[in-house]
Amino acid sequence: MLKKIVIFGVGLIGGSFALALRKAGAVEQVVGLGRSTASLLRAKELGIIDVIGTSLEEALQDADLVLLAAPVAQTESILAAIKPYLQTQTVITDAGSIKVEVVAAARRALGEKIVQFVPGHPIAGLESTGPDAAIDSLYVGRKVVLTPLPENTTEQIALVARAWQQCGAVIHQLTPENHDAVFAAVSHLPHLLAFALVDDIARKPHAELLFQYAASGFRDFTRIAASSPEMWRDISLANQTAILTELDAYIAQLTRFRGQLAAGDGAAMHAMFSHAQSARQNWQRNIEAAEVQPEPENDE
Ligand SMILES: NC(=O)C1=CN([C@@H]2O[C@H](COP(=O)(O)OP(=O)(O)OC[C@H]3O[C@@H](n4cnc5c(N)ncnc54)[C@H](O)[C@@H]3O)[C@@H](O)[C@H]2O)C=CC1
Ligand SMILES: O=C(O)C(=O)Cc1ccc(O)cc1
Repeated sequence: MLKKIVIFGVGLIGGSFALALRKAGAVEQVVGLGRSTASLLRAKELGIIDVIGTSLEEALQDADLVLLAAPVAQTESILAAIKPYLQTQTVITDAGSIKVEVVAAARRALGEKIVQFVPGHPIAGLESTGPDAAIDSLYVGRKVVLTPLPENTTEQIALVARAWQQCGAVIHQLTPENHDAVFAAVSHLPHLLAFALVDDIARKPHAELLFQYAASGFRDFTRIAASSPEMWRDISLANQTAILTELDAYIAQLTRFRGQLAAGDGAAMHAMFSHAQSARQNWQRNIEAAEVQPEPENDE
């Protein structure tokens, strides 16, 4: 049982964490802090947080766990601000989609208190943002990747792991470097491609006509282009090197495909489509299906 958790950034991710812990009866008090008063008031109205933190000292007093769930570029300034008030029993974690730069920012901000920071990343989300998007079932059956630091104690790592497990999540561990390389390929690149495609279409002179006829393939491919621009700007800049590697590989793939199409090489195109089709089917059958959970009761 956590007596007090403090959440910086009570949006989709921070709000869902609070709701899930509440549902599990795993937390007594949730304090929320953020950039937007309107959003914090809404989080309180929705029963996500008990208290809107006004003083950092008061908010951090007797806190068991702090979750950073703001866009990743905010990490250093939030941690620098809380450092003077951080008591030794408090463990800090984060939900940022990148880890190498988050860890570097945490080291700069926290100095010797870095021992108290256990980095994490829930592999669950949506394209919608803010407290209204938060749901208590977001993490059920989903993975949370922890990238613990050599300085962390077993107890600190266990406290963070337990909190996510109480939200229904399954804990995995990676190094920050492996984490960022993996997610550049399977999360960051797809989001950036979706943004780029929708932006390209929306700038065409006949965009209105195109959108008029866009159907489910367009919807499936581009859903994530409705995600937060600030969040994705921060992720792109913070994971620049790994994303550039994946982007270059994808550009080479598109160039190869362009050559096949221009040459009318149906056999080469069919081979590539078949390879992709079976990889997608295998992923869905063997990996994704294992995570699928019953619909939450409160979903219409
Ligand atoms: N959206 C998604 O699907 C996922 C997001 N993440 C990560 O979770 C974090 C939060 O994302 P979301 O909840 O989706 O975004 P969100 O936009 O729903 O919530 C972020 C909240 O942070 C607040 N905020 C901004 N600057 C702040 C600051 N300096 N101090 C305190 N609060 C601040 C905003 O006002 C907002 O309420 C990001 O770091 C993102 O990389 C991780 C997994 C999935
Ligand atoms: O909306 C989706 O399908 C996502 O893929 C959400 C998501 C976005 C960012 C992450 O770091 C993890 C998950």
